Amino acid sequence: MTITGEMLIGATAHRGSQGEFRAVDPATGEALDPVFGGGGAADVERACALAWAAFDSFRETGLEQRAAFLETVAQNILDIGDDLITRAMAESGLPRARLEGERGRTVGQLRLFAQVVREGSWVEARIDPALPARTPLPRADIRQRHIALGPVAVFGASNFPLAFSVAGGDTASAFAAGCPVVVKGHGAHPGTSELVGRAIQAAVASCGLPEGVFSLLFGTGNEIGTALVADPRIKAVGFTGSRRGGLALMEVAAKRPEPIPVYAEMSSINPVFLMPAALASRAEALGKAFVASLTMGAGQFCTNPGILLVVDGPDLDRFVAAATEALGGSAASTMLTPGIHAAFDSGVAKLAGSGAVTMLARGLACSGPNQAQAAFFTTTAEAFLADPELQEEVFGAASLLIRCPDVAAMTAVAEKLEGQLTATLQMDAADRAAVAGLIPTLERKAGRILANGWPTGVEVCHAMVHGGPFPATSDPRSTSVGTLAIRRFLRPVCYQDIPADLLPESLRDGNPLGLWRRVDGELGRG
Ligand SMILES: NC(=O)C1=CN([C@@H]2O[C@H](COP(=O)(O)OP(=O)(O)OC[C@H]3O[C@@H](n4cnc5c(N)ncnc54)[C@H](O)[C@@H]3O)[C@@H](O)[C@H]2O)C=CC1
Ligand SMILES: O=C(O)CCC(=O)C(=O)O
Repeated sequence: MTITGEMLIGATAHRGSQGEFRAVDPATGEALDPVFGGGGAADVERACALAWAAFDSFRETGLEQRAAFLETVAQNILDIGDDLITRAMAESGLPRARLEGERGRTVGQLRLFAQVVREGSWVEARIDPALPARTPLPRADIRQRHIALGPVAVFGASNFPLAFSVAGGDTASAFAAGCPVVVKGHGAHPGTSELVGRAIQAAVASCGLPEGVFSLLFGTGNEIGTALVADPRIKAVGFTGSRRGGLALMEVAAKRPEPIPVYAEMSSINPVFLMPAALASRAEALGKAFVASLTMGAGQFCTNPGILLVVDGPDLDRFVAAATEALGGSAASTMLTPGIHAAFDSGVAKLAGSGAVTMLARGLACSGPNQAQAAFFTTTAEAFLADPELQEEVFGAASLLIRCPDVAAMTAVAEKLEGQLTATLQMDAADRAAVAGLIPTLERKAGRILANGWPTGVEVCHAMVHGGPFPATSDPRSTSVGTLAIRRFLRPVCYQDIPADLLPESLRDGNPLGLWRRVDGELGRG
């Protein structure tokens, strides 16, 4: 499939006229062909008008048709073949195996949402039949279902060119809910975005859906994203990226005449608690496993283990010795963009320059452009509590070990942490009582609590929560990974005494769709 450098607006391809840009291969620093045209206000207007025109029809597509659409998108992505992988490798510096895995995750995610759509319980149909004889007042016939929120703006993430981008989790869950999607593609991987965008565009056509169900825009600055979020026809936003970018878009959304929800996944340092018994029994193994999690993908995961909390003592020294040895031998790796690389270097320099922090180890020296050397630092609980800047995310393979005098100090540090995507416990049986004391704090702080694993690598499943209190996300009530993500793009509507033939099928007597419904409080398929 040829990459043309055009945006995809409804069924058309359109070259933007507001500036030009090219993707850069971060491994070589070279600009890649073709030249992309940046979009402007007129392109946002056209994409949003088409999305709005498609909305009422798309949200009422039958469950089978919508599921088949998601499956067609998945198949079309696979059908692009190796061109997708080689282009994503060139635009991101990520290795083949990682991108092949990410493609599998993207396709699997679309297929999982197809199953969710077909199964139908997301409609959450409820029926409270009329009680005309009730005294002192009769009850009306009251029915509820969930409907799609409206067209959704999705911002592709730089660090997952497939799974969190044009056809990533935000798009899949919005489509599943029945929302048209307008994607603002990430400037780091426009070719990958165009290829995937064309796969979606073809699926819209072959499934007989209105063209406005999907558009893909590019832009050279912040204007296009701002205009998209400000457009009155957009009713929700999905975003993965920087805290600054997420906050800026939240502000745009909040200042609209009609404010809308922004589901932004932004910044997390993912504390790992190395509990005393676990440390005593396996300090060396933990040191090696920690470095593997930290350096995976050049550390470019929002789930990266950015801080470790540990009780000081000889077992900690064993852990540090193993971790510094592993990290000292870790190869420098190419980061996604020159900007992300520069941000990593300046974050590491800031930690190294802090009087309260000691450098423990650096990875092997860099041998090419945009490469990052992993970095491992230490400080004390007291110093960490005194300096809120030590909590700032350094996006990449950098981590700060916090030496605590006892478990109570670990809890005190946990209490001071900002909201997190994850909190990890390395624990043995003898740590259970201490962990039981920590868990209430961790439940308040994080979206996912895990034991004896590492936070990187998020399973796409029904029970996953990839979310958490601010600044991990802008809305702790939801998740951006897993099937619960569909809820972000739905809202309840209640029908009171609406004539039977005007009710949506999901709420009709006799349950023609065979859905799970709550009738007079009882869940069933009746
Ligand atoms: N926590 C996480 O999951 C991630 C964090 N990051 C952080 O973000 C930094 C920059 O990386 P990017 O991925 O480029 O994130 P970014 O937040 O700068 O950009 C993400 C998307 O939002 C748009 N955008 C950003 N600010 C905007 C604004 N004020 N108005 C309108 N649109 C705006 C960009 O054009 C892009 O499409 C990294 O160095 C890292 O610190 C990046 C990726 C994931
Ligand atoms: O590790 C994952 O699978 C998800 C991580 C993520 O959401 C991110 O890095 O932005």
